[in-house]
Amino acid sequence: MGIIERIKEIEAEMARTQKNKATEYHLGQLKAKIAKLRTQLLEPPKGSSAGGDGFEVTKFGHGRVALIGFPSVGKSTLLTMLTGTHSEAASYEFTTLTCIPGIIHYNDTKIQLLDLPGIIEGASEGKGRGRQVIAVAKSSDLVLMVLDASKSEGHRQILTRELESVGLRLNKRPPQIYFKKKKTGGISFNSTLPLTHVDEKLCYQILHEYKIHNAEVLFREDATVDDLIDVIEGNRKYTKCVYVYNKIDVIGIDDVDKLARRPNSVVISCNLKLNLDRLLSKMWEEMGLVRVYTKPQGQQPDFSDPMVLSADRGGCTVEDFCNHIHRNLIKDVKYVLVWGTSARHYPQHCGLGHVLQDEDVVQIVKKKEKEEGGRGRFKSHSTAPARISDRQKKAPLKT
Ligand SMILES: Nc1nc2c(ncn2[C@@H]2O[C@H](COP(=O)(O)OP(=O)(O)OP(=O)(O)O)[C@@H](O)[C@H]2O)c(=O)[nH]1
Ligand SMILES: [K+]
Ligand SMILES: [Mg+2]
Repeated sequence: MGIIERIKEIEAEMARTQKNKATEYHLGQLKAKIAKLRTQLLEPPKGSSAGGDGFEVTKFGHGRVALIGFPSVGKSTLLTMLTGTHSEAASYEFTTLTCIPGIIHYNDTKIQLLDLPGIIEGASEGKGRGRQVIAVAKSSDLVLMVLDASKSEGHRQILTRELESVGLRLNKRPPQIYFKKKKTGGISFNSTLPLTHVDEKLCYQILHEYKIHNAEVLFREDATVDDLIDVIEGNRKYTKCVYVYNKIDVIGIDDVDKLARRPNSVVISCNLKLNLDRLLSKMWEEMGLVRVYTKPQGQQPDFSDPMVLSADRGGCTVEDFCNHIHRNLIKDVKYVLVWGTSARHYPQHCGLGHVLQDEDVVQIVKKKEKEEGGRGRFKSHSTAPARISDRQKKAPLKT
């Protein structure tokens, strides 16, 4: 029997099983069995080289955004509108057959946008090009789930389920469960609060299913069996997702209004070029990119050329910033001067652990190097920098 059939069989058994206190251990075990099979399903078949079908696109820019959706919802039309790269669009389904990259230039950063073939129910089990598409979604910093505003709301749930079943978690944070395998000592099970979904016995049973007999488990929230399985599997990808309802030109204003009020949703019309700027700003917000401008001593920063950091990709501390400039820089850094929203006063003397925020300005002060003019005797500059946030404008950059 193939893996997919075995998953189907276990799912059927779960559906037959009544949910109550007596069956909860058994159901938990079945969930773990399915999770294990799904993980097997993700491993590439032996002897096959990965890809080779036009899906591997080199990462480019400061972040990657994937367009995921059913066929003919307008993914390619949207890519063409936002990036200027032409991607064939037509009224028939499966017009797009590979991954097509474009670049969005936004706030002096470059964001890679990927157009992808439409996916359908069963994609995670290999229907259509589902598995390749989902692999691209997993490699992205943000998923734009494109939906046809005139079609059934069920599509959103079907797609979410497909992505979930291959370990992609949309708009969720990792469960607060500490889990560490050990060599000896048995299983230690603890929690920092009363648990209502999982008890010691259930936890043991799940671990047993994974043949784990020595481990430390600490629940820091009232997590579920599914959360525990996610933590044990350890291969889950937590990604932000914006729901993009396209084609609002074909529905009534009341329906548009309802969709627009949903969480993490943006309503657009590619045909009428409606709300695309809102989509871009939402995308920017969700990506959480942090632009940092380097200020050489005695000069104004170049506000058109930021260093782009991100909490998801490498972090936003002063140390991350220095490492971005040069691997060996860090050992020469004495401290940095920071202007911008992360600073309490201008300039603030900060250490390597200081967390930078978008549009901060940083000057590196190296060891054995004196600040220009010395501390407390900053030269003032009368020329205001070209682009700077309002708060920064109030305090012209000195030093
Ligand atoms: N009414 C309306 N039609 C649109 C809009 N955006 C795209 N379309 C149409 O929807 C159809 C499908 O558009 P595509 O961009 O090919 O859709 P897709 O999601 O890339 O489709 P596949 O590649 O086949 O998965 C085309 O006929 C587009 O002209 C819109 O905002 N309003
Ligand atoms: K199409
Ligand atoms: Mg397309």
